Order: sequence, then structure tokens, then C-alpha cells
Amino acid sequence: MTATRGLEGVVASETSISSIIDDTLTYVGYNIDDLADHASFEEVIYLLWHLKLPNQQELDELKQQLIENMELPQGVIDAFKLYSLQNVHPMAALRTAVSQLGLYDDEADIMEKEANYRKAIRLQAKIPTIVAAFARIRKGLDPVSPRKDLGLAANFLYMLKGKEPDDIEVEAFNKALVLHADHELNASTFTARVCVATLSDIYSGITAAIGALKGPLHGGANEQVMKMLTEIGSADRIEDYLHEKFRNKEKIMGFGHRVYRKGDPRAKHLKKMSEKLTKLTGQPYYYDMSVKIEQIVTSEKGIPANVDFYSASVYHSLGIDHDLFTPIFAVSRVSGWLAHILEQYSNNRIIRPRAEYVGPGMQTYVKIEDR
Ligand SMILES: CC(=O)SCCNC(=O)CCNC(=O)[C@H](O)C(C)(C)COP(=O)(O)OP(=O)(O)OC[C@H]1O[C@@H](n2cnc3c(N)ncnc32)[C@H](O)[C@@H]1OP(=O)(O)O
Ligand SMILES: O=C([O-])CC(=O)C(=O)O
Repeated sequence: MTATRGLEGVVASETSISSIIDDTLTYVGYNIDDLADHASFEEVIYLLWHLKLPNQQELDELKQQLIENMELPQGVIDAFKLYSLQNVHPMAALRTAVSQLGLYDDEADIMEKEANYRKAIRLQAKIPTIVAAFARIRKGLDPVSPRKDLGLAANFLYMLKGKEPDDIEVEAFNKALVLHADHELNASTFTARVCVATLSDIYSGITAAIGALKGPLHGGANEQVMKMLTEIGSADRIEDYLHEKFRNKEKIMGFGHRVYRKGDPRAKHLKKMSEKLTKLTGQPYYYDMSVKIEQIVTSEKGIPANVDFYSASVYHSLGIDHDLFTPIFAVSRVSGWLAHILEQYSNNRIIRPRAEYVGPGMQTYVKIEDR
């Protein structure tokens, strides 16, 4: 038995939800480029969960179900108010709140298909509300209730800021949600599948997935990209900054990918948005700096930008706090996690690989008083 480091190249599951073949990403066979340009996030949720695009009636029904389930149990809001939140990372708050949500759901441990679908709706609907409520409560502001007349993208920005977003903001945020929704067997999705393959419940699966997304090698990279842009500060400092990182063999956040070789097809959409939004908000230097960083990392290291790189300047331009970038990733990716969890349940076998043992050979036990 020989271990494959990081399970590289190992095919651990079948899926009908998304595919990455020759650097092309599809959701259920639809190219991500088409979905990014045309689809609403709700359409994508339907696609991932039902493996077909909805007709108008099906879409309206899903939107209605989501809107009806966006409010949080008062206990989740009260719990946020209990803690001193200044030093709590919003991903930790989200992880805890999702686990807590399970305590309020009478169907949490009911494993029938219909009950699992109802829980999927509840989680998809409530996660944006959790992120927005946390962001406000930690600033001493009251949470804003969702509006029945807004879609998920607009509602999230509305609940976060307390004012209705304009069309450009909604379009950009919707596109970001579409682009982040699913990505085959990435680390957090795999985590979710491993968890529920023991026939544990959906809340446990999503809580585990949030924990995996939080890390800076995965979803946490988008916050780190913004930290890098802020640290660099101006375009004339980029070369020195990067060369020092290269010398120290440090990773440049927002670059590299386990699967893509030529580049991440989502990055170009975010790059375009970054150019537009940074100009509109009077901060074009964030886009210009990002382009220069990309040029140097790709030409000197041959490593292309991934989805996290330009999403940082996009979210910053939307006026979103930097430590909310990864929770926003979760607002979108929960759709994919839920799709994979439902798929796992539908054809389950426990996921239990082997390990190559590299420790000492057989040893003789020595009693503690003789050691
Ligand atoms: C949504 C997402 O999760 S997208 C990924 C988000 N993560 C990041 O942006 C963090 C930065 N990137 C990375 O850490 C990695 O590229 C990962 C985690 C995405 C992929 O990791 P792996 O597939 O294990 O690649 P690995 O780390 O082995 O890299 C291969 C080589 O490229 C180098 N490399 C990979 N990414 C980077 C990077 N961002 N900066 C500098 N060098 C890099 C590695 O140092 C390694 O070089 P070596 O062979 O000389 O040791
Ligand atoms: O697939 C991966 O390894 C990481 C990624 O890009 C994602 O989860 O969107």
C-alpha cells in the first residue's frame, strides 16, 4: 500500500453535479461561462439539486421556498449577542451557528429524501441571513430582516448593509455566487461527503464543510488576497514583495490549483468584474495592482490565478468587510455541498480509505513505572 500525498489524482467518487475536464468547468454539463453570463443563483441551485434547469414555475417555487425560510431562530441571534465578537472570525461564527441551527430543526435526524430536501432549503436560505446578521451584530447594529421581494443576491446585500443594493451590485454579486456554487470534489465538498457517508445528518455535513472551507489553502485564500493587496499598498512595491515571497518559498494567495493546469475558467469573469467595479468605486489601483501581480506570478512562476484572486477586489469594491469574503464563499458553496450530500445519500457507501503505516515496527509494551 502506497499513499498518494493529498490524494492527488485519486478518483474518490462518481458525481453528476459538476465536472472539470481539460480545464473546462461545467455544472450538470452546462459550461460555467454560459451560467455566469446568464443564470440567476437560484437557477443554479435548482440545477445542482435537480440536475436540470428549472422552468419558470419551478424557479418561482424554489425562490418562494427560499424566501419563506430565510428568517433565523431567535436563539441564533441571541447567541451572537452573548459573545464578545470582536476577535471571532465570521467563519467560526458561521460554523457554530449552522451547528446550532440543527438544534432547532425537528427533522434534523430524519433521513427521508423529502425531509433532507426541506433541510437543504432551510440551510441554503438561512446561511446568507446568518452571515449578514453576524456582520451587523458585531458592529452593534440590529440585524435586518430579509425582504420577500428580493432574490438571494439582492437580499444578502440588503441584509448586510440595510439598504437596497443597486442593479450593478446585484448583478456582480449574483455572478460571484454562480461562479462559486460548485466545484467537483474540492476539499470542503469532499469533507461534507465523508461526513454524511456515515449516515450522519445534513447539519453535521455542512458544519464540517464550513470548517474545511475556512482554511487559507481553500476558501480562506480570498481574504488573504485582500490582506496581500493591502500590505503591498502600491504598485511600485509589488516586485519587491513578490520576489521576497518567492525567495522564502511562500505561497502567493489566490494562485495555483490542484486540478487546473492552464488556468481557472472562473478567474476571467471575476477579473472583468474587478476592472468594472474598482473603477466605479474610484479604486482602480486594486485592479491594476492585481493585474501586475498576476503578470509576475504567471510569467516568473508559471502559476495562474484561481477563483479567489480577483474575487477579493470584487468583494472589496462591493463594500464588504474583508473577513466576510470566505463566509460569502460559503453562502454560494452551500448549494454545491447540499447537492453533493443529497447525491451521497442517494447512493451511499461509507468513505473509508486506508493509510500507509510509516511508524515504528512491533514494540514491546513497558509498564509506566519501568519507562
Ligand atoms: C477555492 C479554492 O480553494 S482555490 C485555491 C485557493 N488557495 C490558494 O490560493 C492558496 C495558494 N495556493 C496553494 O496553496 C496551492 O496552489 C493549492 C493548495 C491551491 C494547490 O496545492 P497542490 O495541488 O498541493 O500544489 P502544491 O502546493 O504541491 O504546488 C505545486 C508546486 O507549485 C508551487 N505553488 C503552488 N501554488 C503556489 C502559490 N500560490 N504560490 C507559490 N507557489 C505555488 C508549490 O510551491 C509547489 O512547488 P514545488 O514543486 O517547487 O514544491
Ligand atoms: O477545487 C478545488 O480544489 C478548489 C476550488 O477551486 C473550489 O473549491 O472552488
